[in-house]
Amino acid sequence: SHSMFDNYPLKDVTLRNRIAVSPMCMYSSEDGFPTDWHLVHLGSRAVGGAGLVIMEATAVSPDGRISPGDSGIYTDAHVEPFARIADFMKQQGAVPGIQIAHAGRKASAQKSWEGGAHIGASEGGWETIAPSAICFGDKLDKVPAAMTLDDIARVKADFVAAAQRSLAAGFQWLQVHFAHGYLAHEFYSPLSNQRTDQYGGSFDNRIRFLMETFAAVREVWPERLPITVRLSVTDWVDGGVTLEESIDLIGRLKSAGLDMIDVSHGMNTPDIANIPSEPGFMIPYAGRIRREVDIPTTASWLITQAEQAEAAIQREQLDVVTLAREMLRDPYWPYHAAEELGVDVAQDLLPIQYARAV
Ligand SMILES: CCCCN1C=C(C(N)=O)CCC1
Repeated sequence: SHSMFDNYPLKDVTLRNRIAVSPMCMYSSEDGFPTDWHLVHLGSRAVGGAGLVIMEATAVSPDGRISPGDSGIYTDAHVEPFARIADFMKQQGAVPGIQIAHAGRKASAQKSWEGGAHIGASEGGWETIAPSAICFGDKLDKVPAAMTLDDIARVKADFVAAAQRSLAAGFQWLQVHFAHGYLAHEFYSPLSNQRTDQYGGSFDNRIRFLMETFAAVREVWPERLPITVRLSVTDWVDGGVTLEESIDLIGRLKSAGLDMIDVSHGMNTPDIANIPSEPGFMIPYAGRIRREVDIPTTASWLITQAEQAEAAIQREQLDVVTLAREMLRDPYWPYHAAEELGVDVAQDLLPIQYARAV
């Protein structure tokens, strides 16, 4: 079996180790444009030694942003500022990734530290769209407009254009956001999708938007570069998406060209009573999916310790460990983990400017 510090080849890309920095919203963009904040935030985690660093949820259209501060790549003018960041990450030896997203009914909200509630036009908010006119609930109580077939066609085209711009910006790893109660998950989940046309009702109808969007993006993303999907594999409640359905969906995505699945969960209902809280609680689910679908697999969620991460790789539950909040606490986590595990690569993970000096 492998160690977390072995290389990881996927298509024509090789990660220097099996440690990924999760896309994490920074709510620090202006009209979608990345700023110096993103160069330093993402650049420092590339300097810190992660094999893969993924840019946060980047909206495929202005109305697809969660907040007015969200990242977006919905005009050609966005390409150059992203290219500067992707290029720096590459220079530091990390593979630059990007997550493309549409927030659906969760859009038009405050930044997380402002409370995350829906905002009206007077606060810079906008009209939201979703599969059905059903609000998420709690502080996201704005009822979205049910999407027409034209809306669906437009959003799919926006995902395609976002993938093309991501490629133009020099990203080498694409993650399509199908999780966390955002638009694609809203189509997949009966909790949010009560359409009576070919995009709602049966499992095949509920996954139609996901399959069509994935196929369209796959068509423009180079065959030789990894394309991945982050999926909420369960809603944790009766009437929501189930792990069994998700295993079926992931198999179909694999047949459609998916290179890796990022196994996540939840966030399509305010009901969080059934969500586990032990360290690494998604790893066993990911391990089952990896085995049953036979697909490269990553997952996040309360992975913080070197031994914990190494065990998930050695047990073949994960091919890559994705760390989120832990990487906010420690951009040098890969270096510290190598030191802790006594794997003789810590020095190699440091930039030349620091190596041997620390
Ligand atoms: C603790 C899980 C963080 C959930 N969030 C996920 C987001 C996402 N874009 O997937 C943005 C808001 C926070």
